[in-house]
Amino acid sequence: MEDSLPLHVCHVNKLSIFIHRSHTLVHSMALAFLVCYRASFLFQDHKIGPTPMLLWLLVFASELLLSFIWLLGQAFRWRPVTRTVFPDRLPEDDKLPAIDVFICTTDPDKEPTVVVMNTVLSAMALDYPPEKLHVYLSDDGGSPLTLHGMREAWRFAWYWLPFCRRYGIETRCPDFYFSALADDIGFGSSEFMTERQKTKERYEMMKDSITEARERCGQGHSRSSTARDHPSVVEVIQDESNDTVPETKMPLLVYVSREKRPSHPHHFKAGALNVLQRVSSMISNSPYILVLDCDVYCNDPTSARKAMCFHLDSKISNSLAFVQFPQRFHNISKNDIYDSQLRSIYSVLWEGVDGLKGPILSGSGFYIKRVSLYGSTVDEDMDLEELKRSYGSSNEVIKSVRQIYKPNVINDQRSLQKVTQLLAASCSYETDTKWGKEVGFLYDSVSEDYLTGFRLHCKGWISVFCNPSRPQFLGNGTTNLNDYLIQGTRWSTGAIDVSFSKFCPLIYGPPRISILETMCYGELAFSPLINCLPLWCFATIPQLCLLNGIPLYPKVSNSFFVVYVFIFLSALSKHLYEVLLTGGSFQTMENEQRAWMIKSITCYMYGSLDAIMKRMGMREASFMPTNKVEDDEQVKLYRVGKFDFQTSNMFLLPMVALIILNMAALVGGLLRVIFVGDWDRMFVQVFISCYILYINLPIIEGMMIRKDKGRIQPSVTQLSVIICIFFLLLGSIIISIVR
Ligand SMILES: O=c1ccn([C@@H]2O[C@H](COP(=O)(O)OP(=O)(O)O[C@H]3O[C@H](CO)[C@@H](O)[C@H](O)[C@H]3O)[C@@H](O)[C@H]2O)c(=O)[nH]1
Ligand SMILES: [Mn+2]
Repeated sequence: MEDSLPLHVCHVNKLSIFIHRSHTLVHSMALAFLVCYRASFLFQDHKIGPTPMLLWLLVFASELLLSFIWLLGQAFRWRPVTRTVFPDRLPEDDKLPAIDVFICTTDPDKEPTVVVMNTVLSAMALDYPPEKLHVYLSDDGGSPLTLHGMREAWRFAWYWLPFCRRYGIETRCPDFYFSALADDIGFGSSEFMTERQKTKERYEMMKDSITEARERCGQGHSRSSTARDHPSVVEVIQDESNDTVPETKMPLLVYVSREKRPSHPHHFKAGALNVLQRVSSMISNSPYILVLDCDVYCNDPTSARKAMCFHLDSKISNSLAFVQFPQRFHNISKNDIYDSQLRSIYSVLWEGVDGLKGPILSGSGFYIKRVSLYGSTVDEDMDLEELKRSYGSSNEVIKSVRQIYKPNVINDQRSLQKVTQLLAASCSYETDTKWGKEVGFLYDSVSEDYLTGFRLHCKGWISVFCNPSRPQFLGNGTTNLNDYLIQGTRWSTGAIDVSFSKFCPLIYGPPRISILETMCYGELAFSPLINCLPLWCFATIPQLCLLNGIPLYPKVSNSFFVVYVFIFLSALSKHLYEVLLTGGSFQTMENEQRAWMIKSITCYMYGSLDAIMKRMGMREASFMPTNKVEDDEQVKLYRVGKFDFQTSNMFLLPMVALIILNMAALVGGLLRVIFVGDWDRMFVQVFISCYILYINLPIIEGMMIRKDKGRIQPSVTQLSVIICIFFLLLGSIIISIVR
């Protein structure tokens, strides 16, 4: 009777639904009171001149914007679900569908070859029939180092894969297994111990060979011109020198470096994934694809089978596009100061959308159905010319699209290389086709994942979120402020790219997806811009007004004061509730509030500006890959929970200047209140500065107390003081003239 048992079950969490919805209701009533208070104020006769009135309106607009984005975010809390899978109930191995694994790398300096090869090895060692597993690595750097690494990895896999299978090793990323951090080192028989030792030595040999090659080539590869200008190379990795048959069958391993020319836009990761899609369609053409970033290794070999529990469920498989696993990171410290783990996204939001149409595509760690990327339905007797207009001129590509799922193995290496290199991986193949517009991963945003997932959902596809307690994939989180802010800026650019395109979720969404799904996509798309404007206002206007004796909020004795207190406490306690429920602490909440403030002031602003300038044709699209090399000193600072302020002034100046402004406002404001005695009118403004300073104590510490390398340089502080004085003088002069 095993056939009738479900492969997975979905639990709807009634209690948390009740708590979320009640909170949404109560909190929105409080917000409605706030709007009433502000609106009624407009119709009364007040003696605040035109400029203070303008400032007052800005504060009101900020309150409205934040309320709006909060409201959109409530859709994520509407119907959270969790899922359990039963891989034991899957059909026999010979009935499982084939899988292609796509791994992307681009820069051997920022993405060390050893790290990339560990990802490759962990994917090859997935617990799946090896003849149904094909691993493709895209190397956008076109680096001989990476190709050399692939050959070394292949040689090591001969020993690594049988070792993992025979002893049931769970951690199949060799580096983590041998670093003794893994929990399944095992202390078995002496035979096991000798095998382990031998395998470890072979792993060290692989590493040494890669390091030596690196030393021979020297640093600076990514800056060399070949990274941006090179022909295509497609190579099925084989070991000619070795004519013994390996103990277990090995998955296919293919190295792909697409052609890149400065004259052709290459569309970053999305472009690389589309090339892989075409090349793989000529070789294995598997119905399912697992996409991984080069640093995201498979931490659990059973993820493929878990994903198949959904893809092979006939009740949903027809409409299911992808199974998304959360992005988790192996280098997160207990006190994660930058919120690098993205707790809210992967522990709260994605479970929330999973109860609607499914999670948003998250770049890495998802099993996607190949046909969902075709853009539209294709059948065998479609017009050839029409197909060529969509998929390009290659007959081989068209054949694979038509013969959905049928592997298309071109047996002889030479003709394979010719076809793939000349066509599928060439930089001009996509010209005048629908690649990147309708077909494959889409190019209109640097957050290709978000945009591609959105289009899939709009076309009626669904997705599911699979979040088992053991992380299935582990990547490298950003553990220093500089990388964190650069990444945050790119994500903001990507989000704003979409909001200002014809795919703006709030407009493109409603006829195609439900209002709740629209709200989720809208929240993500607009949150950079909508958080940035109010947070800049709240960090400057109440402070300027406090110093000039202009009240912006109700008096403590006014009954509307209670509304403000309520909104503040209600927002904080809801945040705390979500943090505690997902394993965080009080400190986690403070870290997230600080991260939110810092990002709104910097990343969100620069990202929005970048996207707007791109739209106006003043800038070109760019994708700065995140650094994956760990710097010992920076890691040390992160581990002890200290900010590392070694980043550009572009990021530091706004942060530091606003902190100084708030310090000035607090001191000046307190003195005023003491001498003038109007604490009743000014209380809220004094409190705002207090709160900002309290949350951002680490910045104050970096400015005034720390002496180490990661502190804020005095020159930055001095420059910020000047900016701040200038702002206060200018503001006060304008206020006093117009008053
Ligand atoms: O021109 C490029 C640029 C990047 N990449 C690869 O893309 C992946 C992601 O880049 P990374 O620098 O790690 O960016 P992150 O910000 O860490 O990545 C997140 O955000 C990206 C979108 O901004 C998504 O594509 C990723 O999947 C998601 O993990 C890496 O494997 C890169 O090698 C390329 O292949 N070609
Ligand atoms: Mn990454």
